[in-house]
Amino acid sequence: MLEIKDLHKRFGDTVALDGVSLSAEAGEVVGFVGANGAGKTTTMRIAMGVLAADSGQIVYDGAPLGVEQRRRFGYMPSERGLYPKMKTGEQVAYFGELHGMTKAEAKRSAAELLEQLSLTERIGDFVQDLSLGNQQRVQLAVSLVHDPEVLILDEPFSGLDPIAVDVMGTALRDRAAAGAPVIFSSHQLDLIERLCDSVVIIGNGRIIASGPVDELKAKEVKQLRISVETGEDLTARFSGTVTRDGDDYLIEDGDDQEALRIAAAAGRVTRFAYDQPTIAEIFREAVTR
Ligand SMILES: Nc1ncnc2c1ncn2[C@@H]1O[C@H](COP(=O)(O)OP(=O)(O)OP(=O)(O)O)[C@@H](O)[C@H]1O
Repeated sequence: MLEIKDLHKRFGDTVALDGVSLSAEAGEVVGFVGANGAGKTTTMRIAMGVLAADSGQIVYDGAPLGVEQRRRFGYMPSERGLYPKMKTGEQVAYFGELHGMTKAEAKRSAAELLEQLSLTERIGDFVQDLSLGNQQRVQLAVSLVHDPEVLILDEPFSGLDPIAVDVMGTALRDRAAAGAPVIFSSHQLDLIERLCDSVVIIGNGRIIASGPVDELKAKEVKQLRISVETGEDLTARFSGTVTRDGDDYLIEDGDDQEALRIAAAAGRVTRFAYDQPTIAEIFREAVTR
């Protein structure tokens, strides 16, 4: 388990992080979201030891994270770091060797990953000749080549086409299924919803909401939706705040069982469910609170 504990960081007068804590368990995919400048990159840089915190701790499996363990992490920095004049396959293998793999191991792992990322045909091409999206796939391969124990990725999905998004998403879920904690930041909230077990929302250097996606959604549920086929208008008969939308009645703060009885007595009930908010709605509400 990776735990980021109570990070504080200032840049001159700017308070970038003001007590940021979050964690990812083995096999858990955590989505890290927040507006521009909220503190995501700073948090991830500190977790990777690229930047020092003013205070706070990074704890891995119960002990302060050391340099050797960090070498076994996979990191995709926001400033992508590839060598443009190196060939794709050599590039990925080179990073494997930097992480302590033998030449042969690194070459094999690079070839496997590039195949998984549909880049086998580009293995002998220079990185600078690849499209930006393909360069990003290479960047992911670089962060995965040494079979990392933990993955920390700064906006890995930005600029990818929908196919590449699927490839990247599968690669991340596979790593988590193999037991790695995975943390990634993104502004694409639909992706967070689809891929993540948990979400952490940061605003102005503070965590403003966090938890398993299902729990966050369940906590924010307010509105009951009843669809009923009837000739009558039932609006005035339900308790709570009631909005009618055709056959649908949206009820807040009412008595759901009483509403169900009234609806069933009036006609055929075709739907009776609490509307769950999307992660995008939860995010918007959290940042404007
Ligand atoms: N090297 C730096 N020097 C000065 N200020 C910095 C530096 N790095 C970050 N900041 C400031 O710290 C705050 C947090 O920035 P950070 O890059 O962590 O945000 P972010 O959530 O990653 O944003 P984005 O979504 O735009 O990438 C911002 O106010 C930013 O301007």
